[in-house]
Amino acid sequence: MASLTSPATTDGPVARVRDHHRSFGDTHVLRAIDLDIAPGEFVALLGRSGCGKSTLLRSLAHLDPTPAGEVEVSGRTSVAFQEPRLLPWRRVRENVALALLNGSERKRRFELAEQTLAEVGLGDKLDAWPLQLSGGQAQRVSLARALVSNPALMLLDEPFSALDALTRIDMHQLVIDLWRRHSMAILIVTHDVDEAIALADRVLVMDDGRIAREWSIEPRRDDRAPSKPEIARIRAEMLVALGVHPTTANPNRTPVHKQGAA
Ligand SMILES: Nc1ncnc2c1ncn2[C@@H]1O[C@H](COP(=O)(O)OP(=O)(O)OP(=O)(O)O)[C@@H](O)[C@H]1O
Repeated sequence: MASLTSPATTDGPVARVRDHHRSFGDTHVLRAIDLDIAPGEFVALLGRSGCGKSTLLRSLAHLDPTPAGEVEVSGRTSVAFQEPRLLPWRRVRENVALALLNGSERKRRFELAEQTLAEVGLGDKLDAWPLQLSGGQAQRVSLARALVSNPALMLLDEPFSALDALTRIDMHQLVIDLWRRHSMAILIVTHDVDEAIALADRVLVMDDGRIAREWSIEPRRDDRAPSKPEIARIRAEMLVALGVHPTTANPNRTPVHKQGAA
């Protein structure tokens, strides 16, 4: 059984998962997951298609009505998905403000939405309709909607995999900037080893419904990136854990699903 513990903090973990199982009929998708996420930690969840990543993310987002085991999240969570899922009949400002429907009064909701949209670089798109946005801009709105409620844990389910490579680099920088500014914990689900290494403090590899291995990518916060040989070693280990032979992998990009299919 995987037993993964984040560095101890005085506040305790923002998410605490113990012996978490999930089956769909006879298919066991999650098997005895143990996981702690510390406040402000950036965790990446990597794994082959179908290994249970999104199922675990849904449990953390309280989107699964029947989780088995303990899944505790302290504080607010928010989710952004691969597709921005914006309401096409609402303007950008309103799409973001809707995330606050149960909170503050209308004027305040709109102020917060505008402020957050400015933070993600869309201060000039407040009155745009979703269909007038590029894919990258729509995903920025989705990030703003996830951020506006000031979550303790932001869950990102392959948020950049449909974007072109250059837009994805911009989005990586944006997410790192937002994370530094707001200090929330983030869990990102990705197929991409390099994306996981570029973003996360800690990378978990899932296999067959279990957390099979984890790596710390540190230090991160003060821009002292790990040395190149260290990154190369970690990357090679991750590819092996994912069943991809490192010498067959493109050293610059490794979407796991494509490598697996090769
Ligand atoms: N609501 C559901 N009903 C039945 N089976 C489901 C349901 N949700 C997920 N599954 C199954 O659980 C398994 C894991 O799905 P999940 O979406 O968690 O995988 P994943 O690792 O996120 O995959 P991908 O990377 O392709 O998104 C798959 O076999 C999927 O078909």
